Amino acid sequence: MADPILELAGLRKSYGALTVTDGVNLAVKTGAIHAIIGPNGAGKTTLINQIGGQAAPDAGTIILDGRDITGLPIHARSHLGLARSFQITNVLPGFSTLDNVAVAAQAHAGHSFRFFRSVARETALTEKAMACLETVGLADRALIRAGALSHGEKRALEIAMALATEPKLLLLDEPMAGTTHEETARLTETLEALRGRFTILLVEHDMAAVFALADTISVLVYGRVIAEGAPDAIRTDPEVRAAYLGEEEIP
Ligand SMILES: Nc1ncnc2c1ncn2[C@@H]1O[C@H](COP(=O)(O)OP(=O)(O)OP(=O)(O)O)[C@@H](O)[C@H]1O
Repeated sequence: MADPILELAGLRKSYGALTVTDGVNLAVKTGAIHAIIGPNGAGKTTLINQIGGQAAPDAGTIILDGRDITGLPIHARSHLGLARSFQITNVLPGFSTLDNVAVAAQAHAGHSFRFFRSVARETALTEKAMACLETVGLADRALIRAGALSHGEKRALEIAMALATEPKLLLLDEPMAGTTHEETARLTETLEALRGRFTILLVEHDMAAVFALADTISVLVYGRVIAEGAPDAIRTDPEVRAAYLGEEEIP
C-alpha cells in the first residue's frame, strides 16, 4: 500500500500522574481503514484528540501527509485535510439533512467557490452535498429536517458532513455508539463503501464492526500499542485476548 498519510512518533501525554499516551508510534496507510481498539480507559479518545488538535501531546510528533501538524490548531489541521466526524450536537436540527451537509462543505471550502455567482455556487454546493448523502445512504432523507432523523441516520449524517470537507484522513470516534443492531449493520456497510476512497482512522467498541472493516488494527492498553496487525492476527494474539478478558467479546 502507499505511503502513510498519518504518522505518530513517540507520542506522550499525561494527566497529572496518569500517563494516558505512553510513547505511541503509529502509521496509517493511505486508503486504509485502520482501527484502534483497547479496553475502557486505554487512552483511545485521548489519542484521537491529540491527532485532531483537541488535546496537546507532552512529547512526540504528528505528521499528516508529510507535514508536522503537532502544534497546529484544529482549523489549520482541518484545512490540511484532517476531518473528525461532527458530533450530533453540531447537527442543526431545524435545517434539512441536505443543508447540514452543504453548510459543512461551504464552511470548509468557501474560498474555492468564490468565483462562482451565487446561484451557481448554491447549485455546486447542493450537488456536492447530495453526492455525500448518496455515499452514506441518506439521499432519500435529503429534504427531511435533520432533527427528525433516527439516531443511526444522524450518525450517518455526521459522516456525510465530514466527507463534504474532502478529507485526506477521516477520524471516527465511536461512530456506532448508541446505535441499534440494524443501524450498526447499516453504518458498517456505509463505511465499507468508503473503502479505498477515503482513509479512515476508527475508534470503535463494536468488535464485529471493527473486525469486519479494518485492514489494520492497533491495540492500545494503558496508553501503549501492545499489538498491531491484520484482524486475523489480532484475533488470535494471546496478549490481546488477555487484555480483553471481561471486556468486549472479540469475534
Ligand atoms: N481531561 C482529562 N483529565 C484527566 N484525565 C483524563 C482526561 N481525559 C481522559 N482522562 C483519563 O485518561 C484515561 C484515558 O481516557 P480515554 O477517554 O482516552 O480512554 P478511552 O480508551 O477512550 O476510554 P473509553 O473506551 O472508555 O472511551 C482515563 O483514565 C481517563 O479518566
